[in-house]
Amino acid sequence: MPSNIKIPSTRAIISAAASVAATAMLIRSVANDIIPREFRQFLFTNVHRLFTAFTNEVILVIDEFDGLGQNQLFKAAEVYLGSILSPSTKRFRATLPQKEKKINISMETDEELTQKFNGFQIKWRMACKQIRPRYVSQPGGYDSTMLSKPRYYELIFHKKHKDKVIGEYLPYVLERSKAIELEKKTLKLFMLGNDRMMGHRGNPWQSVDLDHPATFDTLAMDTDAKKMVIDDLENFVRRKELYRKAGKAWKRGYLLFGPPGTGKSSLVAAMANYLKFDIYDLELTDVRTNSDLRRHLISTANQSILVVEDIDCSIELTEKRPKKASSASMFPQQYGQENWVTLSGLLNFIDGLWSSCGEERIIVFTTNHKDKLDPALLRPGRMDVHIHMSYCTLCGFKLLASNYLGITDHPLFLAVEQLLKVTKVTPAEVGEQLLKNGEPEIVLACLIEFLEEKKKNEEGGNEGKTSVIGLQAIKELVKTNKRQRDKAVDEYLPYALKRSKAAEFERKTLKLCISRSDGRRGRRVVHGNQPVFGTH
Ligand SMILES: Nc1ncnc2c1ncn2[C@@H]1O[C@H](COP(=O)(O)OP(=O)(O)OP(=O)(O)O)[C@@H](O)[C@H]1O
Ligand SMILES: [Mg+2]
Repeated sequence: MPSNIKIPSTRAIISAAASVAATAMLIRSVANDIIPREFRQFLFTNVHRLFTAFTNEVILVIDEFDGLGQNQLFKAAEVYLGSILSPSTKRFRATLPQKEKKINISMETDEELTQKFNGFQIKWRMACKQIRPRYVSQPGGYDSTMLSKPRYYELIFHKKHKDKVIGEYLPYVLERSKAIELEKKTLKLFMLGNDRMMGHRGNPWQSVDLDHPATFDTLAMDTDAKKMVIDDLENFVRRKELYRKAGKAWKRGYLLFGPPGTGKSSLVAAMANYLKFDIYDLELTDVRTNSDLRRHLISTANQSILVVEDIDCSIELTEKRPKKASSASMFPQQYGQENWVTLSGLLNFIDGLWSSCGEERIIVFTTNHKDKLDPALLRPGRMDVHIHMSYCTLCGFKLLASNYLGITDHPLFLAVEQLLKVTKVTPAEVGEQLLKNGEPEIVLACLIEFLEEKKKNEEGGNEGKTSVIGLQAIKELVKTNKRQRDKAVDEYLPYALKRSKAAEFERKTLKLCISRSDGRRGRRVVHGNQPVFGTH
């Protein structure tokens, strides 16, 4: 480098930059004072136009408000962009709307986000419109209520992609935002409030957040039946046009029947969680007259599930209520017999007016006794799908074991399987057993004991405990060192199970002895003839 060229020092560069900035600010403030605002706006717009004339970029502006109402596209963009903010985004906006649980994240003013869509690039920029406060003759001078700044998004892309952005990209944003909103939706469980509380805008329904953990993944039921229900629900929500074309109201009825504790209510919750539909739990004994019932049903919302639990107990299944009911205070004389809620009255209304004044309605009736139901309910076309919730099967047990114990296989499953074939046990009972504390071996052993007890009670016999695999034995097994235990579980248990079955048949005591050794300490510990399997 020639020695006569002098490199300016960092200090000199900083001081030069500072003086340029100060001069620029001075010019700007002088220009602001001298040049009228309208002229400045005119200058800015024209200079901007001059620059944009040389670029191929176009800008689509999406305002926050469309007249007085909110612009749906702005809302959709806000939701969508909140889900794809890139790590380079420096400022976010976070809000937690009232009654919601999830925090909303969105883009902050002056932030930018670039995205690729179908091979072309799109840039989003969030900006605020500057609105001058209105001058009013009051202390302070300016009306602060005018200071709110409407926001808008700028969508910047190459002009050759204009049609694609409008025809493909924006519909995609709308669709995605809908899905995201649905995902975030807090489900509600509505119940009829009592009369005194009906004042709230005349709506008889009161709601609480529905936070039921049941999903199709946690529900123990026959795999084919579960798949059928899921497919049916998906078909239903997808077929709006078909229903319209066929002249049918867009509703679907499910009748869930089975013994208590087999998962009927859990299935309703799983359906609601799957579709993100609110639940209206209609307790028919709370409804006095048909006109009340109509009023209540009409005030339910679309995309909801109307549930009537234990339909055989909550309503008279015949046209007329028995004399006993007419004297009950719930049905005073002034209502007249024709006004009482009857099953056919309910069905007629559900089939008729109510379902045609709403969309995407699901109606679920549950019962423990399908045989007691009025034929009117079972008539084809009334309840579209009948689902039998049965006692626990091996498939159901495996799902529960996987959910509760985190295991998908175990030698003790064999014993459970054998007992499930000959015992009527509900998934609720199995779940209760699996909730017990302890190693899987112990929990499964408890379950086996429970099933054996149940089987014996069903058979009517009660003499002596003849456990296939004793709880005590399994506990001892778990206490042994890990290597020994694994060996016992993998090798001896299947063998012992087979043997114990034969032994039970012969009513012969079977014993298996395990000698324990602790290799690491080099000491051999021998337990004298420890009873592991057999009758006790
Ligand atoms: N099929 C199942 N899968 C998983 N868990 C179940 C199942 N059935 C019952 N349970 C468990 O048992 C509890 C009670 O079940 P649920 O209330 O759904 O039974 P139900 O059939 O509606 O009974 P009821 O006829 O008495 O109303 C649930 O909270 C759940 O934990
Ligand atoms: Mg129930």
